[in-house]
Amino acid sequence: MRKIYLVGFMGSGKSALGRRLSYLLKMPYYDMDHEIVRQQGMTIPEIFEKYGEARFREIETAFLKNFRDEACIISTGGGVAMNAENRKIMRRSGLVFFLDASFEDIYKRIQHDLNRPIVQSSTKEELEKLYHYRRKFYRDAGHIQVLTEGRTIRQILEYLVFQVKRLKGER
Ligand SMILES: Nc1ncnc2c1ncn2[C@@H]1O[C@H](COP(=O)(O)OP(=O)(O)O)[C@@H](O)[C@H]1O
Ligand SMILES: O=C(O)C1=C[C@@H](OP(=O)(O)O)[C@@H](O)[C@H](O)C1
Ligand SMILES: [Mg+2]
Repeated sequence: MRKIYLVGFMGSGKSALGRRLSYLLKMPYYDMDHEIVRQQGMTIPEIFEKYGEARFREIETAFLKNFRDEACIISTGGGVAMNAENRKIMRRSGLVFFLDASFEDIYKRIQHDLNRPIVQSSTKEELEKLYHYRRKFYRDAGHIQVLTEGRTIRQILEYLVFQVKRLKGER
């Protein structure tokens, strides 16, 4: 089967849902950020600090391009869907879910996170602007838009599993 990609803004639940979905669907799971951290031997803030954001974006694209041909679940980082080449790779090689969350929910989840350099270097207003700017790219990237507002992780998971099974013709 094809890959399953989760895209969306920071804090939309890509990592939390991807890991659980992998367990439910019995498919291998990869979190792009974790894979890049492992590969580079540095944390995300260290990569941003040492090489800059532009280099991090190149590393993300290289990851998508070179990733093995395996049916698996991939949680992307929040900036991955901004790049046209990345969107093309994802849409061609799998099923892409856009996890759509409200800015208020997102901000509550990410505001104190030290591991997200873009949160560290931005004001709330800047993050909100970025959120609105990026939304259309997530929509372009996704085959299916998932409304997560007011839903628990468990409810969203049920919906993701339902959609995957429906598309595989199991329902
Ligand atoms: N629908 C939800 N309801 C409650 N908490 C959520 C929901 N989605 C995500 N979270 C929580 O928000 C935090 C950020 O989620 P995470 O999966 O790291 O986001 P992402 O990988 O998209 O940046 C985590 O603590 C996660 O458990
Ligand atoms: O939105 C972004 O530009 C980023 C999102 C992060 O991943 P999460 O979306 O999992 O937080 C991580 O890739 C990096 O800090 C940059
Ligand atoms: Mg994540």
